[in-house]
Amino acid sequence: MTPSLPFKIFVVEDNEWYGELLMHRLGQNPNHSVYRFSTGQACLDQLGEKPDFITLDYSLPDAKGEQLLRQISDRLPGTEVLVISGQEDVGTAVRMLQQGAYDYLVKDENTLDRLWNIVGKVEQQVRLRRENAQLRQQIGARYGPGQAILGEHPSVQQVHLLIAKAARTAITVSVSGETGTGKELAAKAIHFQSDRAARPFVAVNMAAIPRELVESELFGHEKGAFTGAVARRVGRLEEATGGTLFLDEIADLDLSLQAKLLRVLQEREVTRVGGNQHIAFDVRLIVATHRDLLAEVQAGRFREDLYYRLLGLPIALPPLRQRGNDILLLADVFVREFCRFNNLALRQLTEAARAQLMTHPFPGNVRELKAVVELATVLADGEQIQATDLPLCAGKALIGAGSQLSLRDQTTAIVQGCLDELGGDVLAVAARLQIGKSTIYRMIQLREVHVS
Ligand SMILES: Nc1ncnc2c1ncn2[C@@H]1O[C@H](COP(=O)(O)OP(=O)(O)OP(=O)(O)O)[C@@H](O)[C@H]1O
Repeated sequence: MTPSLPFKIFVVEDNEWYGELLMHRLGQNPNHSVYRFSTGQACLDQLGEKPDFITLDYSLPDAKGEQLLRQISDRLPGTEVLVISGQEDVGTAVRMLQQGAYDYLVKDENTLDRLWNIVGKVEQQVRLRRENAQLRQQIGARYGPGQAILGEHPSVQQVHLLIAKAARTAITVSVSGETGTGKELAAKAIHFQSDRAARPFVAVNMAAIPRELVESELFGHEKGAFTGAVARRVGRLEEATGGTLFLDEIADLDLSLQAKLLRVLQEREVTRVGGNQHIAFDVRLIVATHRDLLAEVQAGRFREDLYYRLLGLPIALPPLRQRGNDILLLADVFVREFCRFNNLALRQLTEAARAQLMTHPFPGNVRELKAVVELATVLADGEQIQATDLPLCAGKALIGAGSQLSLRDQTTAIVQGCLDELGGDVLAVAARLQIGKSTIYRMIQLREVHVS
C-alpha cells in the first residue's frame, strides 16, 4: 500500500472496551486508518468512505450480522468483511461464509493474532488489486483511441475508425499489412478499447512455434499426452478466456491444424491434447498476416472455410511509404520518446534529414523508421540529427522482419545493405555508418558480409 493511500478499516463493535482493543491492535500498523462504529447504522452511514476492510460484530444492538453483511456487500461488493462473534456457532459461521464473509472468528485469546494475519492477507490482495487497476488504466491510456497507432494520414484515420468499430463488439478481426506496419499494435488497441480490456490479451506467433508444438500451445495438453508432457498445460485459447487471442502470422498455420482450429472455433469448445473433456471458451479472436491470405487460399495453402471464418472485420494497415507526412510525425515522436527515455537533451532532425526520410521506401515500415531514428539520435553530435546520421540504405530493410533478429544479425544486415548500395566501398560504408573500417574488414574476413 502506498503511504498516500492508507488501508482503511472499519471496526463495527458495540462493546467499547473490545472495540478499543481491536482498534489498538490494528492501529499498530502506521499504514492503517482505523475507524470504530458502535452500531450497524453508523457504519452504513459512512460506507461512502469506501473502507478496504470491515470487522463486524455479529450481534449489534440495531442489526444482526446477516442483514448488515448483505447491505455492505450490496453497496461495496469488493470490500472484505470479517465477522467476529461472541459465541462459537457452526451454523452461523457457515451461513455468514456462504453469504460472502471473508472469515468468521470467535472472540477468544487468539482473536487478535488471527485478526492481524487476516488483515495482512487482505491488505496484500487489495494492494495487488490497486496496482492492477492502476496498470490497466495506464495501458488503457496508451492504447486509447488514436494513442497507439499514431498518424494523421487519411488511411491511418480509417484504421482508427475501424479499430473503434471493432472494439464495440467481439467480432473476429483480421489485420493485414507488411511487416512492421503495426498489426500487433492494432490488435492491442482493439483489445484495450473493448470491454474485454480487464481480461487477458494473449498473443501467439504461429511462425515462431515449432510445428509439432502448435496444437498443444493453442489447445493445451494433459499430463503424459506425449513425451515431455510432464504436467498438464492450459492452452493459449483457455488462457485468453474472457479476453482476446491474437494469432499472428496465421498463414503459417499447418493445413492439418487449420482443420482443427476451424472445428474448435465452430464448436467454441476446446479439448486439450490427450484429454477428453470439452472446455467451453469465450475469446475474441484477432488474426494477422503479412501475406495475401486470399492468394494463399487460391494456392491451396490455406483452407477456404477457415479463411471465411477468420475474415470477420478486415483491417488493412498501409505501408509506411504510403502515409505521406506521417513519416515525419512518427520520426519526431520516436526521437522525443527516445531522448526522454534515455535522459538526453532533446534532439531535432534537420531539414536535410527529414527530406532523406521522406525519400526512403521503408520496407521494414514503422519498425524500421523507429530503429533508424533511434540509432541516428545516438550517432548525432550535438542537438541536430543530420542526414548523414541516418543509417539508411536505399531499398533495404535495415531492421528486418522481426524483433527476433539479434543485434548482431541486424548489424550484419545494415553493413551488407550499405556495402551493396555503395558498390563495396568499405571506406564510404564506414563513413556512412560511422563505424571503423577495420570493423567492416573484420566482418568480411569472417564472411559475415561480402563484397560482390
Ligand atoms: N502508427 C504507429 N505509431 C506508433 N508506433 C507504431 C506504429 N505502428 C507501428 N509502431 C511501432 O512499430 C513497431 C512494430 O509494430 P508491430 O509489432 O505492431 O508491427 P507488426 O505489423 O505486427 O509487425 P510484424 O509483421 O513483424 O509482426 C512497434 O514498436 C510498434 O510500437
